[in-house]
Amino acid sequence: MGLLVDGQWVDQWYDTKSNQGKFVRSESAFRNWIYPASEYDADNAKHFPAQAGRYHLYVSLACPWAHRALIFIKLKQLEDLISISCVHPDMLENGWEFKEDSAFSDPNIAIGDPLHQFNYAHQLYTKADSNYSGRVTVPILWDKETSTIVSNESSEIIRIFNSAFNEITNNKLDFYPASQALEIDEINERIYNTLNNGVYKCGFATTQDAYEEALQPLFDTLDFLEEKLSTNTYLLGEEQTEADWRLFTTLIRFDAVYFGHFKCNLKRVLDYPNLNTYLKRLYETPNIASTINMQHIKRHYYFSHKNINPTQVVPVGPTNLFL
Ligand SMILES: N[C@@H](CCC(=O)N[C@@H](CS)C(=O)NCC(=O)O)C(=O)O
Repeated sequence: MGLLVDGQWVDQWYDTKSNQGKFVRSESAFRNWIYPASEYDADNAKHFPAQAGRYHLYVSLACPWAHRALIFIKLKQLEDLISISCVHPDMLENGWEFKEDSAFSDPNIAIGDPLHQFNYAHQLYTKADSNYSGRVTVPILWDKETSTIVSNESSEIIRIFNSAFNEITNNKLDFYPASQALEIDEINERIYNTLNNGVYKCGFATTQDAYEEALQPLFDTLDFLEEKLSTNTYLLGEEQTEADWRLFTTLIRFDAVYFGHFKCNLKRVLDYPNLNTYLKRLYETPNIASTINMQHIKRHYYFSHKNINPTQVVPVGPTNLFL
């Protein structure tokens, strides 16, 4: 685990000391956007055009943020337009690596960097910006034509996928409709702070206070969602929105990883009947199950975070993700 400083890889863990033991997530650095032909402005350096075959998505099958992007590839039928590969689940002193390993092969997505045959994800960042300073995170949306990173921010990558390629695919499903945008933003904000990032605040806290400060809001939000789902099929009503998929990637990892490894253990998702049914409903959405690789998920967290789990032993259970 490390980061780049002026283009050089430095092996160091998150700095929680300067934040009273709290984990503070840093901002993503590459924030460009892909536009359909009708909106694309070639003179704007932050604009990239929607084109079939031009982009590559690097994911980790373990990572909840990358998982969002992969789910949107499926929902928006982008598989034939955007190529995809994944990193190895182990993220150790060199950060994310592309080493192929038959023990972790996934039936749908190959481990590796088919574009440059790089060994490490940090090489993509320095190819895009030779002086880059910051964390080397996935997902990475890569432009093959200009050899750069379009975006490394999952919340924006899924918004790009939601609409930018509609003219090419003719898939008009809209998971962020204008009429619900405010509501979606509002619920996303709570879920991001207390759940998506909340599990990391608990797990990476290095003081008792920092951990406990993150734990209660996390379970308050799960209780709030359980109540909401007593009447709603999806978070905002009868239709799936972006907010559901942002929640899904955290819920599907919860009992297997966050409950034990990150000490979010007041309750399991399995103990919430409505959340449990909702999780199953999302899981059963066509093409979604193929995006979940529990072997990568468990191995990544339990094996990579040696300061949390020094033995690197990966638990066998749980056997049920939902009832
Ligand atoms: N804000 C980013 C966060 C991505 C992120 O933190 N990904 C994790 C994997 S779960 C990562 O690559 N961490 C490596 C690091 O922090 O050095 C996003 O949503 O895309």
